[in-house]
Amino acid sequence: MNADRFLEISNLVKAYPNPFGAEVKVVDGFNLTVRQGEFISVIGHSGCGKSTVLTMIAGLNPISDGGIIVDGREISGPAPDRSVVFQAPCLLPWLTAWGNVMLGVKEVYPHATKQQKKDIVAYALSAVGLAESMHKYPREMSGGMQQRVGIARAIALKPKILLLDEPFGRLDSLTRMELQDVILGILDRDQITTMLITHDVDEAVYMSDRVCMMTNGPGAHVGELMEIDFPRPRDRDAMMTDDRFFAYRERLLRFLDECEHAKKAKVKPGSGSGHPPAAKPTFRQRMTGAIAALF
Ligand SMILES: Nc1ncnc2c1ncn2[C@@H]1O[C@H](COP(=O)(O)OP(=O)(O)OP(=O)(O)O)[C@@H](O)[C@H]1O
Repeated sequence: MNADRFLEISNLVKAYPNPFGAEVKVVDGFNLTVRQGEFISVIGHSGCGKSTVLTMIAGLNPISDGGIIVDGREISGPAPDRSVVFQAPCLLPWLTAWGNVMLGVKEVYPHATKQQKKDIVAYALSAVGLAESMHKYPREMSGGMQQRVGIARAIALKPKILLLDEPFGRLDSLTRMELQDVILGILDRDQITTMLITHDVDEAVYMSDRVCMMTNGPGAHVGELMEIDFPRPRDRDAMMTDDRFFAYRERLLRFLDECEHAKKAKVKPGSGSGHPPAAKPTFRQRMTGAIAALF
């Protein structure tokens, strides 16, 4: 096993049929290598293919071409060495938090003793801050608590790779920050290699060791990679007042702006400079407006 190439994605292609039956390569030539224990975020415009890449790594979405190697072995389908947290936790409503987490543990550790399984579930639930609420049913929990169960369910399987597909997308900003820190706390302890799909550039910078910027599809691939040079454990207040944070954020926003300009230039070939009309807000302007609206 090579710890520098713990996850290796080579020439990955995903083609989906379009409404006319023709195959469209949504993702094409996607190459990425992730170190063991690294936290990598993937950002890109809506519909570029981020979830497609993540679900292929999870083994839930067949690969059209190329390959994915995890810890030296080519993947060929879903397996507990890769667990996923989606935007919606999808808990079984007739089971408590404990029962929902135990379900996967029983499946993945059939030979563990009863006590070992209980210990795994108790550890996972307390790691996400649910030690006091483990006997609650989903209907008795807030959205944030339900997502904590979703995270506990994923880490209880002791995955080699944790795949997070916009796991905070439905949460309010305070809960979102709490859960970002829950995840970072777990990773500081357990050193799980993690991939996060997000639209939130601040989240990407705050949480990651590296950010992968995906170009627009069709034919989406890795556009740029950016190392985030902040020590762990992360200190939110210190980072948010550090000039480097804003420089990283700026670079991500610039990349997203450039992708948007390129898309518009493609839609309107020969329309001058390829830049959008000044009256239309860019990704950065829309985002700044959205942030301003919070205050
Ligand atoms: N099963 C499918 N069949 C056909 N096309 C699909 C299928 N799944 C996804 N697509 C298309 O592939 C493209 C990439 O989708 P994907 O969900 O991976 O993008 P994304 O970057 O994760 O988007 P978002 O940020 O909005 O979640 C989109 O154009 C989508 O419509």
